[in-house]
Amino acid sequence: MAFYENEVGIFITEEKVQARVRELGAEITRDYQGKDLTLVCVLKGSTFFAMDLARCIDLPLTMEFLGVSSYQGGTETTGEVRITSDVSKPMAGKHLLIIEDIIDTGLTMSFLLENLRARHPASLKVASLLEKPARARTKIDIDYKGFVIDDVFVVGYGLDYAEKYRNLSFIGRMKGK
Ligand SMILES: O=P(O)(O)OC[C@H]1O[C@H](OP(=O)(O)OP(=O)(O)O)[C@H](O)[C@@H]1O
Ligand code: HPA
Repeated sequence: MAFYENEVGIFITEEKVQARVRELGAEITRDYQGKDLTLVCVLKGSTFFAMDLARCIDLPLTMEFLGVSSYQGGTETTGEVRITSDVSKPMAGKHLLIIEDIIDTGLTMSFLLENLRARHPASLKVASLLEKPARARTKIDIDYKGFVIDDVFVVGYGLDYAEKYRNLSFIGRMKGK
């Protein structure tokens, strides 16, 4: 029996995730032809998605990492988005694509959009593997969206519960949450 099976059930299979990532990569490749693309990967949750997506984009891109945190181990946002580490280069004049694992309440993405817009990029777009519209507290336009999901707490493929389960290769659902 695998270590997670008492607490986590499969919600979106690894095969479905990978197929959707490939489709998004092809779309991004078409849209950014001739442009200098910078992926802004949001730590920690988006890392697995960002690594796979980057390999499906057939362009000479740059990767930056920006750490933010607001859930503090539970299933409810604290409502306070904190930067835990900043990008390493100036973002002015760059074509930025923010890479997220999930847009839930939207508070993190709203904070990120405001923060990065203030640095005067050439363009600013959003890619998110998951969207949970039932819990949205603010409207976010997602340019590249993997899956729309119901109001369940998901883990795996980068997503955590109390820092656990990020290393599952599928999207799981916490039993009883
Ligand atoms: O739309 P929201 O309600 O703001 O939720 C989405 C954010 O929550 C998670 O991050 P978290 O704060 O748990 O940090 P982590 O990525 O390090 O797990 C997730 O990775 C998103 O960044
Ligand atoms: O459903 C979720 N799972 C894990 N982390 C999250 N952060 C916001 N929503 C979620």
